[in-house]
Amino acid sequence: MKIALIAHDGKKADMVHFLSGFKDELKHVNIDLVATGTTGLHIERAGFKVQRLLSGPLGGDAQIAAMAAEKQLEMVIFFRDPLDKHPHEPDVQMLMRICDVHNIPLATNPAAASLMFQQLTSRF
Ligand SMILES: O=C(CO)COP(=O)(O)O
Repeated sequence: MKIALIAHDGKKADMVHFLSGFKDELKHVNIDLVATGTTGLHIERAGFKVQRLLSGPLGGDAQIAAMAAEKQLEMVIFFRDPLDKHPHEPDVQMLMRICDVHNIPLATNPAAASLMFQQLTSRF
């Protein structure tokens, strides 16, 4: 099972905080984490093992969308910053669209991500 993690710069601390809150639960589930480049770096520094792809603006969102389209992802956690501009906004929209096309659970804020993680970790 693979989960994709992405956070815009203003939300990277939220992503680390969110994941740290599930650290114990995540030890008991067979989950591989994959992330866009800089998000992955922050996650790695917080002590998690994570596959790092390209940085978002350089194609990382597109790589994650391709994985979603190929049904390699169980869910996508994408903490977007709605108060900032992003040069790769088309890629952001494309990733969310692909998740909807393929019915991949997508959480764009910690409240939704917590509900999805609670459901996930309660299965084990
Ligand atoms: O830009 C992003 C998502 O759109 C995230 O990319 P980074 O994790 O490389 O910062």
